[in-house]
Amino acid sequence: MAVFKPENVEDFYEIGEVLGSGHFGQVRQVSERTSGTCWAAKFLKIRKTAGSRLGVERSSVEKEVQILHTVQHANIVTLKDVFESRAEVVLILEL
Ligand SMILES: Nc1ncnc2c1ncn2[C@@H]1O[C@H](COP(=O)(O)OP(=O)(O)OP(=O)(O)O)[C@@H](O)[C@H]1O
Repeated sequence: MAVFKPENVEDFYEIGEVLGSGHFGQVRQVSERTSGTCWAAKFLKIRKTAGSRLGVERSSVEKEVQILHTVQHANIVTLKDVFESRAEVVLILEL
């Protein structure tokens, strides 16, 4: 199981342009501060209360993370890192 890091993603990555939008948030290009390497960061708003229609269930994010962590295939993006704050989860993905 991948670790959901409690640190602030912006301490490690410089947030850049918007690459696209999904159902639960934006995907932005980010640059790793230590290396300058570019990645895609998927920002997912987490549902706060059961029954709310806003955001995604944390369990669904866990499932996506687990699948990305397990599957290694040329056609599936690599998951590098996962950050978590109170309101959102950020997946750092291969660009
Ligand atoms: N790894 C990536 N590299 C570059 N662009 C990406 C990457 N992942 C997503 N995108 C861009 O962001 C958009 C939204 O992606 P996202 O996965 O959030 O949407 P989705 O496929 O609709 O998923 P969901 O149903 O979970 O919202 C994509 O259509 C694409 O343009």
